[in-house]
Amino acid sequence: MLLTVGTSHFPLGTSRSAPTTPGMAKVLVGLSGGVDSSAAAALLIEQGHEVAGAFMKNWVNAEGIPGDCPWESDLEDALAVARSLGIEFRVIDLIDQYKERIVDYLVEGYRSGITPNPDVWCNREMKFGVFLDYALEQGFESVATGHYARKRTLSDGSPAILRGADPNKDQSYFLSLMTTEQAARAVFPAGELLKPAVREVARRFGLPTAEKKDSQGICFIGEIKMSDFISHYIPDKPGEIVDTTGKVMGTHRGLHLYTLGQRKGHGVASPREGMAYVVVGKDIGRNRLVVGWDLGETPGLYARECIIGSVSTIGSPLLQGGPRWLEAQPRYRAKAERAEILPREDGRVTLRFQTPQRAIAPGQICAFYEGGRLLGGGVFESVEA
Ligand SMILES: Nc1ncnc2c1ncn2[C@@H]1O[C@H](COP(=O)(O)OP(=O)(O)OP(=O)(O)O)[C@@H](O)[C@H]1O
Repeated sequence: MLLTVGTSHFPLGTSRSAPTTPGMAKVLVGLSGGVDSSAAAALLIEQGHEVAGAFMKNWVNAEGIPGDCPWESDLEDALAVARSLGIEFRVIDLIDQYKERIVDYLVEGYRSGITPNPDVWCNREMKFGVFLDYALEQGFESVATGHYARKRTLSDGSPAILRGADPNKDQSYFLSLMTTEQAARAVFPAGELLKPAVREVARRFGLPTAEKKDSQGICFIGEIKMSDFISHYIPDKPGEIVDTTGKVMGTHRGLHLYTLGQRKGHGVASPREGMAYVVVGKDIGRNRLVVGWDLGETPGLYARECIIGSVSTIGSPLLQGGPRWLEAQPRYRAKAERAEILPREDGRVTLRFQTPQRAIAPGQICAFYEGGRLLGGGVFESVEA
């Protein structure tokens, strides 16, 4: 594999990483400069694994997009953590791969009117894609991250991913497009703990990130507003805002800047308390944004049946011939809802929710669960009421 890898090694006196013994593995930890991955590295060392840390350089805001892009200070923090743990530290330049696999997908997605999810694809394409491939080539057996999810190996040797132990922090949704092979090589030490316990680990090891504030924002891009990021690549294309009867209500800046279900920022005032206009559709042909009341009966806002493509599964196959009931989670902070999944001849699946779901947009990711186990996921392609 052709990879631009700039590696910095820091030989650090007394190394706390132990030699590999049976049951112990050589693990490369993705150190982001945050507390979760710092604690993950510490836990692995404590368990006796041979650990090295790596910071992925995935994005440099060379284009002057407004916003805070703190990658340099994150890199310093990651290095400081590696130093205090006494482990080898590498900086891996994945900027080109990130541009190809994530930025282009994001921009093309918005351009074509879908709602992309870069965070989910980032895990499949970058952290457990390019980064994992690099780790394996370099002789590591697995990649660890600070994700709040739990990994198990079943009696038949296949991997299973469970929701993180901390229900408020669970990040398994973001892992829903991982393949079985990727999951088999993944380790999530922080996901076994509640967040306060993760900070406690960092304190116990005296790590400089122990009190660091949690980061927000698009995977690797940082705290840049999505609309500023997108506007940098896609010019505004104003058009009419209409209600569900076709009455003109205002002007929008470009359909790519609005999301189904969006309540604020479309500029159409709500006439009275409790009656809000929300985005209920995009008429791409006429470049019109459709708004309607935020109510169950408003056409376009709620969907029961969807077609899901790019289906991937972790461990066992999702469908063995016939339909199946499971829980489907249509976005990160949504509740997983009971739904029936049915195979289609074209390889995609039909998903029928028991109760209609609000604001499901094409491009969004659906994660499939059974109990607390992540079965896999897919991409919403089309949605019907
Ligand atoms: N630039 C990076 N280099 C290496 N690993 C990274 C990087 N960014 C993220 N990761 C890995 O992916 C995990 C999840 O990323 P996310 O951005 O969700 O961070 P987080 O949940 O805030 O965790 P942390 O506190 O470790 O930053 C991180 O815990 C880390 O292991």
